[in-house]
Amino acid sequence: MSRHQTIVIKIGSNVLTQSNGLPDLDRMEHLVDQLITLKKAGNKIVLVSSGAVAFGRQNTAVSEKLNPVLKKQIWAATGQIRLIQEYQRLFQKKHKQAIAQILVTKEDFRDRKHFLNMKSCVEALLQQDIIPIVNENDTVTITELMFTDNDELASLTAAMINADTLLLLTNVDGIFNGNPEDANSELIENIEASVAEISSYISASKSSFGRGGMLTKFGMAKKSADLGIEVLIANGKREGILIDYLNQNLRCTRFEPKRKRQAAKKWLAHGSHYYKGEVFINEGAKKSLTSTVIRSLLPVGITKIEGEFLKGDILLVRDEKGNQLGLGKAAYSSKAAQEKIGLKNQKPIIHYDYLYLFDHD
Ligand SMILES: Nc1ncnc2c1ncn2[C@@H]1O[C@H](COP(=O)(O)OP(=O)(O)O)[C@@H](O)[C@H]1O
Ligand SMILES: N[C@@H](CCC(=O)OP(=O)(O)O)C(=O)O
Repeated sequence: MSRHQTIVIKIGSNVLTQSNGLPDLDRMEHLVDQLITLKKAGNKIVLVSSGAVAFGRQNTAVSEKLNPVLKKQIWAATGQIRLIQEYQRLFQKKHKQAIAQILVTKEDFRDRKHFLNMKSCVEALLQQDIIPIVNENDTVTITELMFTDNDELASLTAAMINADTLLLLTNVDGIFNGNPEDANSELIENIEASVAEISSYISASKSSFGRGGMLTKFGMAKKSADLGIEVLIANGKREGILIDYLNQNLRCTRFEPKRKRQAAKKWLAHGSHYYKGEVFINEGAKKSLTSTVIRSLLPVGITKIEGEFLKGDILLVRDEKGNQLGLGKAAYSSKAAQEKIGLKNQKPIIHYDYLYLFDHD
């Protein structure tokens, strides 16, 4: 059955590797065959694929004594070629389906210009019937520059392209109400939009080659569902998993989506780690922003500005006590903003269309 959706599908490291850590090429081929069926049914697909480090580890021997971060960078740099070559062989040679490689960093989602360039490129690829295959640019992003894992990258990508569905393929059927290995644990099939936390069920353990674990998967899935994207966590190691999805017969954990948000607000909603400056506002401005009337943030309500930012950067809005109220896009730089603090009759520093309030939006 055709669903004609835009779907971001994330394939975790563990789906593409065998238990000994070597790439699982049969699994990859099986998934590619199904992705082709999904696409032929009229869906637009963006793939977020892990696996660079795993493919690199298999083929590139490095000195045991080498710094572990450098080791990973080398494996990612060498492995990404193999990963994409394998996709190229399967998509292009076997199915005549064109693919494109997109390597990104966290910084690309922070900077509005990079973000918009990336967004228009992915949209153009989809329009040209090319499947974009996204991964983190692991060689330049280490430690604090990294995405938590590719679930975060997939979630940001889904928000960026206004996807209908985010499908996170991992090595378990979804989120269980206990250890998934325990026979008494049951799969949680539906997570309602009103649920804020279920993390008590989730242990910190992660699959052997994964990075973030189920806890970050839950956090990212919840965030995407709050933005109006349907999120499904399913087992990429199961035969015919994407065909089950197509037939609406998928065993998974489904996150109920809330109403869809404006594209700019989706970008902002993911900005809590990416803001460049902080704006403190007085009680009057707080009341005005959190009222039911649509309002922009004017300099007259600002009491203090911290950090250096340029027009277009993300700002964190706080009340006078320091409580976080929301995120917005700066309409001018910190230098210009400092000069306008408390002044009347000035252009908004954050326009309503670019303001995302934590409790209200
Ligand atoms: N309550 C839970 N339900 C399901 N999986 C869980 C739970 N708690 C912890 N996990 C672990 O989370 C792992 C999946 O997350 P992760 O290792 O990040 O996978 P991936 O590499 O696919 O992103 C599972 O293999 C499982 O070991
Ligand atoms: N960029 C890395 C993937 C890291 C990662 O987060 O993997 P995963 O645990 O599958 O979400 C790679 O390609 O090996």
